[in-house]
Amino acid sequence: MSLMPILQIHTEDAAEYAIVCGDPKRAELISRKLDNARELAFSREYRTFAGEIEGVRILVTSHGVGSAGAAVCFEELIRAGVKTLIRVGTAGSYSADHPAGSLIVSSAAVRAEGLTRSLVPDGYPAVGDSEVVNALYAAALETEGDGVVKKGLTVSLDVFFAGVEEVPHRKYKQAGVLAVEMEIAALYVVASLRGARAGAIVALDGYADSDLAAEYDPHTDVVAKAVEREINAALGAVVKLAGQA
Ligand SMILES: O=P(O)(O)O[C@H]1O[C@H](CO)[C@@H](O)[C@H]1O
Ligand SMILES: O=c1cc[nH]c(=O)[nH]1
Repeated sequence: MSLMPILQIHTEDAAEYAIVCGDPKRAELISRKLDNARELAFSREYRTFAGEIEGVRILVTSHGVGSAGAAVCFEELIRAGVKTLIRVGTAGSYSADHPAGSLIVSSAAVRAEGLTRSLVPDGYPAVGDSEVVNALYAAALETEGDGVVKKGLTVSLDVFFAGVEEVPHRKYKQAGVLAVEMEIAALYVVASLRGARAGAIVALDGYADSDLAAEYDPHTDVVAKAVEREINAALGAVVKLAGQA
């Protein structure tokens, strides 16, 4: 048995499947849907629960905001024995066709953050595992809710509130990217490097632009409902994937 130094979880408590999310409160929300849920650790921003969904053992861990800290979480989960990781996040929309409350399953992420440049060369893709992405998309379509469900490209940035440099939202929007968040590229690269598989689904919380400070409110009823829906989709995907194994 060994202890992961940052997450503070033991390998003997690991499971093949993990759901990851930024917010420790969301991790707790997800854990309430599990059977036999128990908290394993709350270390820094990383809160981990273990439980079961339809008999499949699963971990739920929060990874905080930003790629560098999130990558620590993904690495330690994989070292502990996790083989499949699903991120359940929030993101800003780049399209009027996908308003707040919609769900986007990320097939691949643009690596517009800094962390993965320290891990792999330029040109290395941040791509989701096709089985995980397809299971997530199918499970999301089976959930009930008002928003649109789409599958496509997302972009991961390090910047949230703009400084003096322009945040490149416009060019990613023009290039057909559906949504912007901060950690999927790190998840997909770390999973690929370490031989794990990963997928991600995000609930849109509004339109992204260069000055998020003016508009950003992820605490609306519409977003809460979409988060509830994506949690159900992620749990449904875990059950589907475990059934295929
Ligand atoms: O809702 P989460 O999972 O944290 O995801 C998004 O929200 C945070 C920004 O508020 C960033 O972590 C971004 O990726
Ligand atoms: O990174 C993020 C997360 C949520 N909403 C955004 O606009 N950006």
